[in-house]
Amino acid sequence: MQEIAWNFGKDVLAGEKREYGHAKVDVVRDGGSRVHINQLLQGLGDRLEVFMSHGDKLGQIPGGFTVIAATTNAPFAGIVHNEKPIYGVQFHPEVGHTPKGQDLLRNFAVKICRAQQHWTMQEFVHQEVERIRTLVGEKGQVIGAVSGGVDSTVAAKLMNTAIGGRFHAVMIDNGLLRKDEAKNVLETLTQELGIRLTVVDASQRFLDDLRGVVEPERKRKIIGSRFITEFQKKAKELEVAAAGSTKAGPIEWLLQGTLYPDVIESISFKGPSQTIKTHHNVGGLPDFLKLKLIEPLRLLFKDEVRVLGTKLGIPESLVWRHPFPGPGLGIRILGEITKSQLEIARAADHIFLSELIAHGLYQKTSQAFAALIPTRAVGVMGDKRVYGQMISLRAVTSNDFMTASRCHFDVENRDFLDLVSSRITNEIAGVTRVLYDVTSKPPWVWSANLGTTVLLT
Ligand SMILES: Nc1ncnc2c1ncn2[C@@H]1O[C@H](COP(=O)(O)OP(=O)(O)OP(=O)(O)O)[C@@H](O)[C@H]1O
Repeated sequence: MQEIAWNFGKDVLAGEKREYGHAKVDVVRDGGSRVHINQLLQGLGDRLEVFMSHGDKLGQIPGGFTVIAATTNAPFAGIVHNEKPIYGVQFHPEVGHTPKGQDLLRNFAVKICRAQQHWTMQEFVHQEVERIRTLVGEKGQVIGAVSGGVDSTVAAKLMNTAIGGRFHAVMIDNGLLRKDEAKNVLETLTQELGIRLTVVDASQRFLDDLRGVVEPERKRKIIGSRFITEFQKKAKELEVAAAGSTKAGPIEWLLQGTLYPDVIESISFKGPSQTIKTHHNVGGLPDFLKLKLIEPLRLLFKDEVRVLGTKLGIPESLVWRHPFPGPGLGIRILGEITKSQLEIARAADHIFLSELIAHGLYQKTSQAFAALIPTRAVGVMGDKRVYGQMISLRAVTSNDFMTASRCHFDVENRDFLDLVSSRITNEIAGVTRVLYDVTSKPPWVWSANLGTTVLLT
């Protein structure tokens, strides 16, 4: 809406106060008699629950436009051009916190833009497989980094369906993975999904690089650059091995599980008060490797990737896995990462996740993890006072992975957190306190780095 207003008169003001959170929008129906005016909000009722997240705002309505929605704080929550089908809304119809947002978008796409609704997942699979085969050709080979997470696994399976053994998946065991992660991923991908996967055990090299590092951004950078080094080394080895084959050509392509939100995030917008920043997932790899990119999931959202995964025969447990960021436990340990700290964080994470599964709460949760806080706090063990470290648990729900609310275990399952806390303090030596993070809205949400990993890790 701001972009439209800017084009029609430049009256967009840098906001002094952000408007963030739930709001109720009144639909203004006397906006005019022209047919298209009410089409956007048709059938949505007189009052809409919406999610607002903005700082800048319109100074006044641009000439030739009419207001179609307003709140007490925002008199211009929705506008339409008087002659042309040009609409703008100030709230976010694309997030789960706007319950009728999908209906609004459907009105726009189907009624106003007259889009045909003939897209099916089956057809998508068929087209993508064909597209990959044509791109890669009869001998071309593809390499891809696979974490065992939903995105890279679904992309890998699609690639495997298209070109079989000419796709090489590589997983880097950085020593920061969850309990038994590398072993489980290797088993599922090779035995159940028939994907050619190599696991590189680089855990000691990651730990060596991270020695003495406490600053989280530095940890991320070190982990990222070691990841590139390891992947590059493996890619070279595979390339040399491939060179001897007569059935296959050189490795020229790199598979990436980029999703649509990543694509959105990689575009920069400049508003009056700030630039909404860019962000990209596996930034760096393509440049280093000089390979051409294939991104078969770039038009899909997370929920669609899950449907696709199920269609391709990927087990439910994998399709519904919570996202787990690349730097893994490395960014879940505050302070220096050592073998003993890793053991504590991994054990706490394992207890929390297995109890979520055992209580049927895993699928009701979008992401959950335990973080290790190395501050010493007093606790009681048996009849002794002891000083130990703290574990902080976090669990959130999110449909769209753009907004998140913390899980209210206290209401739904009163004993659950008690149980997890007592297991952690009893079973993990050196931990005396368990905290639950009740923050719903991470303060960095507004920075518009609204992606899966950035928001929720
Ligand atoms: N340990 C790993 N080994 C190999 N590749 C990895 C590893 N960790 C991350 N990657 C690669 O980096 C990409 C981005 O990782 P990120 O942690 O941001 O996960 P994501 O975007 O949620 O994807 P996924 O669901 O596949 O984990 C992954 O899709 C994968 O290609």
